[in-house]
Amino acid sequence: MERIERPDLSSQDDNFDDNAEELRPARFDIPLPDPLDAPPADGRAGFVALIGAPNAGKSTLINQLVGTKVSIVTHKVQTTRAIIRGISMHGKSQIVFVDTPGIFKPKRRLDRAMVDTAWGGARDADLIALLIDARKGIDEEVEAIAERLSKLTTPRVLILNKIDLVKREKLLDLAQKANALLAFDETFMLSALNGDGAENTLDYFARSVPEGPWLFPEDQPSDLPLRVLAAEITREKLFERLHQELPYISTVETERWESRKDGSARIEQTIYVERDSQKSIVLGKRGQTIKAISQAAREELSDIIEAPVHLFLFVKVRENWADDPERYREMGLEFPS
Ligand SMILES: Nc1nc2c(ncn2[C@@H]2O[C@H](COP(=O)(O)OP(=O)(O)OP(=O)(O)O)[C@@H](O)[C@H]2O)c(=O)[nH]1
Repeated sequence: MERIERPDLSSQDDNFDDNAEELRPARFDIPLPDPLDAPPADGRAGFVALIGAPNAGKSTLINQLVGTKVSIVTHKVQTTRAIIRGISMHGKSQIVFVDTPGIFKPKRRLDRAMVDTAWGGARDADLIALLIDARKGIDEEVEAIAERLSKLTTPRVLILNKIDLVKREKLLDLAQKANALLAFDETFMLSALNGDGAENTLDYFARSVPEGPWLFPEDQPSDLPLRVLAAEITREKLFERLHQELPYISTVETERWESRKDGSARIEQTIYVERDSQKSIVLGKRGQTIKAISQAAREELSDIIEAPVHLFLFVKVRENWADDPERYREMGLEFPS
């Protein structure tokens, strides 16, 4: 099996070296997870799986409930590849969210892996929340999800999202129709974007997760390793700039993350594409495109870790990466049979 080549830092001919001289002075240390605090005797903790059609707003809702950016959000569908958890502390409860890739009809192997991962996350959770885009309502995709959900015994609630875009009568009608399709323990209506209704939903999750010790340190917004989050951020910037030319065919991996004594982080990432022509698109004329991607990703990462970041981006062609089992493991997905 092909191993990941380490980027060759001595030759920068077709790679972009983010300008190390531009460093800001070190002010902070890289935050490390604190040791697990003793939870209260009557604490609660559990997993809530958000499931729904692509673009229903799962990532936006997790970010709203957790209050920190943990899952990438773009206007494009199917951007969430790995299961990403956000953790919300609410009263004495710790709620761990599983952000599942949008459920859709799988064609390629990668698509099948995403769907399998989504359902695996749902089955293992303490509670499943089905998110429906209230503006779109119930379509074939939602019906297919409901059908599959009906076979699981996990408790489930319905969340109608994007209420900022829909009239109240339509919402009530939709709630009724959805519950006729499949009975839910509760129905919530909210706007993941502006937070309206989110607090009620969070209260319910907090009451519903099982009694027991907390699963993660109290102040850790995500158990997602920083290097995966870093790769997601770069992929988001890539999508923002190149979604016309490179719809879904690139992946980003963080190859190295080095915390330096001065508090800064040196991060090396590789953007994998499937063809040489795509590599030229990512690099852009005289490296302009990758430079812009790198700068945007570096700024966001630096904000998140509250420390200067030196980001080195490399672009590599790897044909058929979407059929390589190793890539799946790195994305936290099962390789489908
Ligand atoms: N107006 C409005 N837009 C929303 C709301 N929630 C999400 N959106 C938008 O809907 C789009 C999709 O949101 P995401 O959170 O990426 O959706 P997702 O379900 O995680 O999508 P996948 O990753 O494809 O599964 C984005 O453009 C969001 O800004 C909402 O409550 N109101």
